[in-house]
Amino acid sequence: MNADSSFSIASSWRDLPAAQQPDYPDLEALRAVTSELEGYPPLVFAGEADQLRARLASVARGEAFLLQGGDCAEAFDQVSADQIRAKLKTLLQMSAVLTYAAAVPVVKVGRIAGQYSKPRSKPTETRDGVSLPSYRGDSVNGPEFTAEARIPDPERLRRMYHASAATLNLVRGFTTGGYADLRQVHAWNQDFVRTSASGQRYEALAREIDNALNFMKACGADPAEFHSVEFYASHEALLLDYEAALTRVDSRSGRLYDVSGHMVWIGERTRQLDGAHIAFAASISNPVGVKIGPTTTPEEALALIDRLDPEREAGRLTFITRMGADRIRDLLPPLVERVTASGAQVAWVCDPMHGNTFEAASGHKTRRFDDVLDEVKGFFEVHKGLGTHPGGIHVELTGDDVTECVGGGNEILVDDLHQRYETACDPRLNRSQSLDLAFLVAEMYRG
Ligand SMILES: O=C[C@H](O)[C@H](O)COP(=O)(O)O
Ligand SMILES: C=C(OP(=O)(O)O)C(=O)O
Repeated sequence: MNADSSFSIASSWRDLPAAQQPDYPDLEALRAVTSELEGYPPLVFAGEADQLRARLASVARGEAFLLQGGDCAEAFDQVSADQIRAKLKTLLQMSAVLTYAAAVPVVKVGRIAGQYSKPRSKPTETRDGVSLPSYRGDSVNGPEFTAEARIPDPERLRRMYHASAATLNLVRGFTTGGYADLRQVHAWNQDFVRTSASGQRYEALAREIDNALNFMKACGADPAEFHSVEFYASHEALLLDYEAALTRVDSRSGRLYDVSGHMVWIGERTRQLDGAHIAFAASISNPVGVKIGPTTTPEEALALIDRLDPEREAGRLTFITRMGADRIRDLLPPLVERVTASGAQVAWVCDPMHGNTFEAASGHKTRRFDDVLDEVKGFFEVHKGLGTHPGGIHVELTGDDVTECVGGGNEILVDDLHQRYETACDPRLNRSQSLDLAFLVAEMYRG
């Protein structure tokens, strides 16, 4: 494929309806920003995206497990070393639990370094009789409830690029520069062990890992894989002007890659088969995910495969299911059966968050840890019943001790929600709940 034909494929989505796009008041300003972004350096390299695709192929074949997690919505004022380290530490701890306790290679992918855009159920938000445009993520407008903050501002796309670059830079430093060395398995837990039951449970597991490492070292084995981790960045490809501005022709292959992240996914609200988002995803060669919710029919799932993975290559397409705890056992089997019968090799991943949100009496959006767990259980049961592979989990989490989801080992009650409710959009598991989940998932996987 030459650069011209790549360009026309990359632009083919422009004639199609694109859901959930900001209503920019100044299109000239938008064009000025996107044409600058087109000249900016890539945030990731196409070769790295290919490497992730190979890892996800192992997930699709049943040889590895995907741990994908991070903020619901990253925020510009949270791009700090402490915040980034806390998220990474939580994911590394979860991954250590899963790798050791479930004895499975874990592919680690953050909802990070680009997760700044949010699809919303309603275009407006009303408080005390005043209606304003909804907050759509820091890449679009501000969360403050003022008319000015809620105006979509294309300058924010530039800020998203820089915030993603700064985050990714530190993530790369942490994951390859010694912080993620398996010998640090205790250090990741130091601030946590005394205050939480899951921290103590983790500490016991870290001791076992340490013993195993000492034994291997004594035997002369100290592989490079123990000293750094492969970690990838992903986000929802929601704002097509931004994603397109960061889409480039790979000089090695002539193919198009969205270089804003290693993997991107298309959300439940934008996955229309005749819509712009699916056309955009079809044009790039990154591994892509599609969120599929309770209304998805087997025919739609097969059509998505035809559009996004016509060559039937394992690793290209991940279906991230988000059915809700009470429905997954009924809704998932026909999808998995039909897709499997078609010969497609998609990776099946469970998002146990988005089908289980409700509003507490206090007005906080929340999720019950037990529902999250039950959806993951249902996911494992369905795959076990069908002899297919439960490929991973996709979770909204943070490294901070927030009080956004109820339940978990350190029981958070509905009345506690106000204490540290800090999410910019949807409720996240805190560190203790995330570790609890990792232990329970490891048990299910082993089982
Ligand atoms: O994170 C996902 C969505 O953006 C979010 O669930 C939408 O929430 P809303 O229903 O409050 O708009
Ligand atoms: C919006 C999201 O999810 P969904 O598309 O599944 O609602 C999300 O994961 O941020």
